[in-house]
Amino acid sequence: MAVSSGCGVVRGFLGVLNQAFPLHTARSVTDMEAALQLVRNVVPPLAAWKHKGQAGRIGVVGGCPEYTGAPYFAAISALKVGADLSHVFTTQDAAPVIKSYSPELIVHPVLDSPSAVQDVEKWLPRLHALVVGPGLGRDDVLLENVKGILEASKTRGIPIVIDADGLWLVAQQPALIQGYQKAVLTPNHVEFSRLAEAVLGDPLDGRDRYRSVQRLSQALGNVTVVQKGEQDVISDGGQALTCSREGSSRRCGGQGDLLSGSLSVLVHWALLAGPEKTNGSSPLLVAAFGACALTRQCARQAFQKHGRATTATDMIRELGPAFSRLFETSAGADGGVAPTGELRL
Ligand SMILES: NC(=O)C1=CN([C@@H]2O[C@H](COP(=O)(O)OP(=O)(O)OC[C@H]3O[C@@H](n4cnc5c(N)ncnc54)[C@H](OP(=O)(O)O)[C@@H]3O)[C@@H](O)[C@H]2O)[C@@H](O)CC1
Ligand SMILES: Nc1ncnc2c1ncn2[C@@H]1O[C@H](COP(=O)(O)OP(=O)(O)OP(=O)(O)O)[C@@H](O)[C@H]1O
Ligand SMILES: [Mg+2]
Repeated sequence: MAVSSGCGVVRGFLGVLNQAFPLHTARSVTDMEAALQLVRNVVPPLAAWKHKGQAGRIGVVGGCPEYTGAPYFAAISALKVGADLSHVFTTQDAAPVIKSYSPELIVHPVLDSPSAVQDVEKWLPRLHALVVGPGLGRDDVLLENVKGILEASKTRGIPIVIDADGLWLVAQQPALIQGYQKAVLTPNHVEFSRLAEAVLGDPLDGRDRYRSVQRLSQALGNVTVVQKGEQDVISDGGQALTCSREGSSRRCGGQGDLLSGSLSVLVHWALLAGPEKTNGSSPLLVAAFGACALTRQCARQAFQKHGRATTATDMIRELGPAFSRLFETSAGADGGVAPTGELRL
């Protein structure tokens, strides 16, 4: 099968991609649909017999007095994608602010406490995935606490999406996530360059983004890397793919936070579903593809309504409709979600 773009390179999904491919290759509707179908395969059915929490309990570690929006965007996005409960572990000062944005979030003012690691650790057995970094800032005390939280989460095998200042921490100490294959890194352009310099010793090679992302993933022991940009490039060191679904040209802050929060839920679902549902491809790769497609679809829909005035909040409002449009087909009478195979752009 030819390598495709449009919404992704899917050759990897079909189990035959073991090398990098150039961007800007021919579009293939079939491949795009195949990629979306793999994401649909891991979405759990809504069913009356399920109890609260089964669709996902997510934790966001981040936020500080300067940045209260970022952890909110990530945590609320997790809920809007379908998680049942969303926790935010943040600083004492930031907690009431974040709480005031939404009654849906469970906010713990613990991150700058001397007992931060133990305070978060108590919750870890109940969490299915973590997002580490949105709005965290670069205070040394906070970063030291986050380091302890990362170690404790790895010990428990909890999937971790690392974004924003969490990536700053990883660039300082790559050993923190080295070889942890339940980690997904979601760097933007600047964050990727910083990581590439720290880990590979050379800056971003803009000419071959596939190769750069693949090399970074390999050097970190095959953690999944999502390099965000005009096209999102995703690799687990073996397979590499791109998501270039139409988004918007609006570059307001917070879109990466929406992506990381959404991704945490999809990662949980994909790992639960396992590789038989993802056609042998890495569940994390499929989850990452789904989160990129979803974020871009939200951007597109929000921009159609609000144009230049579009903000992250407008995109979050689109999460439900965008998710349905991409991944959800009719819920069957048995409560299952039956794929239609219909391509909807
Ligand atoms: N509402 C909130 O609370 C939000 C809070 N947020 C939180 O803010 C914290 C810092 O995050 P960050 O992303 O601003 O990080 P950082 O690495 O300091 O880069 C800043 C500089 O990099 C550049 N630059 C950026 N992109 C580029 C590109 N594609 N290509 C080229 N250059 C690019 C650009 O440079 P400039 O254009 O100004 O020269 C920019 O000034 C973090 O905790 C995050 O979660 C956000 O989530 C948003 C919503
Ligand atoms: N030039 C672009 N064209 C279209 N979509 C883009 C472009 N750049 C980024 N995106 C999309 O925007 C989303 C967020 O990426 P971005 O690079 O803005 O993250 P970020 O800088 O971490 O955001 P945040 O402001 O939340 O920190 C991704 O889904 C990505 O696909
Ligand atoms: Mg960001």
